[in-house]
Amino acid sequence: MKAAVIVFPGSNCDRDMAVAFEQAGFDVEMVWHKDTSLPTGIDMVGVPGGFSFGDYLRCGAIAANAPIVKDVKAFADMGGYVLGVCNGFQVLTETGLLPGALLRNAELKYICRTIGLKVEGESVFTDSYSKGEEIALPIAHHDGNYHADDTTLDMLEAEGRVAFRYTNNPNGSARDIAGILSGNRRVLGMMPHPERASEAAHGNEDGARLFANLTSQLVNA
Ligand SMILES: NC(=O)CC[C@H](N)C(=O)O
Repeated sequence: MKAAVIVFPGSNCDRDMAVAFEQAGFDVEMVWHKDTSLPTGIDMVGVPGGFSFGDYLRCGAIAANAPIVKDVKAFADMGGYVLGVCNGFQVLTETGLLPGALLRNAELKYICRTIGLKVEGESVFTDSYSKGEEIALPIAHHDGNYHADDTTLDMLEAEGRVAFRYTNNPNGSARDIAGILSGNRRVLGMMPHPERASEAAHGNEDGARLFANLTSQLVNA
């Protein structure tokens, strides 16, 4: 199994994401945003957290137009698996791979702490948790307030595409949404950071479970 992790100027969770993939059994290749094609034979693309292009314009908006993203979109359109965390989620909404947008947090403050989440949607990313299970993951963002119109929110809920919901909404996100899936359930965007809770030294291994069964599930997918 091979994963590519995209690196933008300002990414700061790229190494952490790579390590989490490696611990789950992936070979990882870091891919610079100016590259125009993904490495051959990859099974998964990771779009990491951070402050790509200094969060100028809107978080993720400039990164969404980086050369490599065209191929990430093509990969997803062909049914490829993509995981976007925090700034990666922002990039995925800016590309249109996921619906909605991440707005400034309701209290206009950067929030950095561990929060509670309820696991919902079924996917290779969430199947290692039981449905409705409560887990804890760190968040670290100023633009994590998920927004979409009511029709889109109703559709996400009706199709079981809400992957994670906050148990105690920290940022004003519509319907407590912390992460969503694409229509084919192969693209996940989430504001909380599973890679920052993926080994004993982190003091929390709830995120490791997202990565842990990915390799075996992708083989059987
Ligand atoms: N940790 C991150 O990825 C930060 C995301 C984004 N730049 C924000 O602050 O909202």
